[in-house]
Amino acid sequence: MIELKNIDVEFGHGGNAFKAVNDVSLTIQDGEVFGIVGPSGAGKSTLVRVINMLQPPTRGQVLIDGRDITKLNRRELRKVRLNIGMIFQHFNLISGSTIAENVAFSLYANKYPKDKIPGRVKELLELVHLPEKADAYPANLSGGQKQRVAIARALANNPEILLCDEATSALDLENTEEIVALLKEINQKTGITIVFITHEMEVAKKLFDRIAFMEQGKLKEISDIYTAFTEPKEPIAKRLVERVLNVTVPEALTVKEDEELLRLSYTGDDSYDPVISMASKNYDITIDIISGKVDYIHNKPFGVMIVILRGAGSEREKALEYIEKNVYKLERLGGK
Ligand SMILES: Nc1ncnc2c1ncn2[C@@H]1O[C@H](COP(=O)(O)OP(=O)(O)OP(=O)(O)O)[C@@H](O)[C@H]1O
Repeated sequence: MIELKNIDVEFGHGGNAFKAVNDVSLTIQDGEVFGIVGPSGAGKSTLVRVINMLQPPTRGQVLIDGRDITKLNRRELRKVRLNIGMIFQHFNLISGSTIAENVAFSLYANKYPKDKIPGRVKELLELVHLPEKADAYPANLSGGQKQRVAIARALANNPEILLCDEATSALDLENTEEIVALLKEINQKTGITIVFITHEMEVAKKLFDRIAFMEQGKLKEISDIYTAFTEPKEPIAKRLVERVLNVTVPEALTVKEDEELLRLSYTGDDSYDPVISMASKNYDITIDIISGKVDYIHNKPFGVMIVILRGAGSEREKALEYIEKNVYKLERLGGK
């Protein structure tokens, strides 16, 4: 378990001092895929680097399995770091070494028994589905393949925690999906705890179990990934989620007499309920769908729809009541 308690990271001095991380406390359970999202400069990289003390905090405690690692000497910290692998946006492979040598490097560096190194490298390259590239050089690999090598290298010493700093941000869509699928597979197979920071909400949606939203050094909201997408609370969470759902009201749209603009959210199996057609059938109203999207998180559907409800006074109110009862959330965006 990873526990961050009241973490501050301050850069600069005197009048130039500012807190890149400001009083952040959170707990990450063993085996979780925990993500941190937020805009550029929010403090995500700084915070994730605190977990392995690459960035010592100015204040606060970092507990790994109950042990405060901010108090350790260099030798003790080195041992703790063996248990925490890390991958980065730009892979950081050694260009003059083969793929096998790149992976073997962290085994040599940590005094892995020499005769067992070739076997362990083979095992690691199999884990990331790249055994055939053992003798290739980084320059001959795609971005996704390079990141897979970096993952193999990070896992060489069997860490219980993997930190991923914008690990898919330099990759195209296809390679991103490949890395997301691989990390999920490794998490399920080995039970490793993954802490992943990104500004890509599509990655968050597919990969994370829980998500933390950060802005200007502060932790703003934390929840399971399904709740974050269906019920974002803080403005930063709403903004980032909205961007993925991409369900907006066209600017040119005007609401006329006897009309009301609604935003309907669905969750779980409700997404399939013919609420709208039932409402039009049961009441003297019509409903036009302006935009809508059904999406899935870990195979559970959720959806958002913008509609115009048209009808006179009391029928419209009755239909509204019916819809509200049968959807997850109804927001009235304006009406006459
Ligand atoms: N070593 C440092 N010295 C001074 N300021 C720093 C240092 N590292 C980060 N910062 C500043 O701290 C703030 C947070 O940076 P950080 O890289 O953690 O944000 P981020 O959320 O990861 O953003 P990005 O996605 O752009 O990397 C930024 O304003 C950055 O310029």
